[in-house]
Amino acid sequence: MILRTKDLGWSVRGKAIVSGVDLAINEGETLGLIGPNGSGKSTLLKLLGGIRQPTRGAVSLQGRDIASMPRRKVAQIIAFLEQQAETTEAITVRDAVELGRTPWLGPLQPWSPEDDRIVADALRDTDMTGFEKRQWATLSGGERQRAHLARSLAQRPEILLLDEPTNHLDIQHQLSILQLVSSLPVTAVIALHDLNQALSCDRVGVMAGGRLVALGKPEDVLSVERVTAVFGVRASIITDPADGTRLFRFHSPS
Ligand SMILES: Nc1ncnc2c1ncn2[C@@H]1O[C@H](COP(=O)(O)OP(=O)(O)OP(=O)(O)O)[C@@H](O)[C@H]1O
Repeated sequence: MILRTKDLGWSVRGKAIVSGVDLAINEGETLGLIGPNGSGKSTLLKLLGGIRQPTRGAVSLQGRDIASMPRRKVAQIIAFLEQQAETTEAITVRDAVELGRTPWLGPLQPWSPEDDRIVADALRDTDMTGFEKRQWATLSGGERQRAHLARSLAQRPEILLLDEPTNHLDIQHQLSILQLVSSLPVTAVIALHDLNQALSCDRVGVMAGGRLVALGKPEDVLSVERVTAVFGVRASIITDPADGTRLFRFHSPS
């Protein structure tokens, strides 16, 4: 188990935002996290990444309590792509992506040609080659999202925590980014709003009211009844005649 939580919870001013989460994440899997706005997906990801300290329970990373590990060590294992992550400084795309190498650099490990290669690969994989010299402030929302992902990839993590990574992306880049993540030799936990994208994950966790209310294979977890119960919409499942893939269609509650 690469990442595991036990009775994990986080409260603020006496209000439980995340509670009772028991989660064991397998090495190499892509786990989708779905749930309505405010159900605790981002908070859970922050707890998993050690960015937020639990008020109850613990997160263990490769068998060690993440809270006891040096940040640099955690950053060599986990890259976290935050929702609405912003960079206000006047930096270029190349500078921003190079920051991903920070956990690996030090007095005895100066920048090397290998770091250049890793940064170039990350830019290529996110379709950002050619943007290196652009100022961050001049990028569109989707280009920023891809550059943030390039920085996460440049970190060469074993675990990617991605909070709505396809936000702002056009459909072609949504598909290519998700395909890229599932093809990488990494463990990924991805908060998603698109249930059809969640269907292609190895497993899906459903958050509601700060609790993990279901966890399992997408076809088992994402039933019409559960989608209705959790999201308050009517749903039907249709089959794509092109390849037999199951797809959700949604209707307003009548
Ligand atoms: N620091 C905080 N203080 C008070 N409330 C907070 C704090 N952080 C998060 N919350 C609340 O906790 C709840 C869960 O937030 P979180 O961002 O984890 O939800 P989410 O499932 O990621 O939502 P979304 O789909 O809208 O991104 C929300 O109601 C949010 O307002």
